[in-house]
Amino acid sequence: MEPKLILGSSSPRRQELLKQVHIPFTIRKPEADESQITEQNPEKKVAHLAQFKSRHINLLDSNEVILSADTVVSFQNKIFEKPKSKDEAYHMISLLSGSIHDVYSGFTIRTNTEEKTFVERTEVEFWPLDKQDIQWYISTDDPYDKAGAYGIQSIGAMFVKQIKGDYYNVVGLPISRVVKELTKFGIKSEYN
Ligand SMILES: Cc1cn([C@H]2C[C@H](O)[C@@H](COP(=O)(O)OP(=O)(O)OP(=O)(O)O)O2)c(=O)[nH]c1=O
Repeated sequence: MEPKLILGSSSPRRQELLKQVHIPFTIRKPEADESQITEQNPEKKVAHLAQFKSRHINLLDSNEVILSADTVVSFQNKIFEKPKSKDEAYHMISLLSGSIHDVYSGFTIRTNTEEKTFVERTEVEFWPLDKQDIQWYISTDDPYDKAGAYGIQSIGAMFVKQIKGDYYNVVGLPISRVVKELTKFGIKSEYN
């Protein structure tokens, strides 16, 4: 039986990135209480969360390959996940203003015989930002479903001075590395 990719994620960005490289998949969302993972090290946190999401998705067939992921922003030993309020979004963006922070994405690939987890880091530098710019930004919908309260691929692009590392890792999935690793599980782009 041909291996079949199951994306264990409700993130529209992760779905878009797989479509971008023409890898066919179906979606199966994890039912998991992520607050159970209290890890404070960002690298370990995204690895544990990607693993945790993966293990909360049922494998229904022996040819299924599950891909799950997690993304956090890390700045001065603090981890920023999705902001729960306007105040929290304001706070996150003002801390990131004028500085360099890290974005970590972890992803897990799991079958019924194997499980592997990978972590990728990208450095992002923000321009110094005006209070008014931050205030206007948090009044849009952009920050609230994104780690660190910004979207590099959307309005948040205007904050970004430069990045070092994989852009797609910031958007939620280091897609070229994901493709490389999926190939080892027999999952390929439709064009291969
Ligand atoms: C920093 C940053 C994050 N993000 C997103 C990627 C992730 O979707 C999100 C972090 O939340 P996650 O918990 O990693 O993912 P999710 O809840 O959206 O989806 P699921 O758990 O079902 O896979 O932040 C951007 O889209 N752009 C950015 O610039």
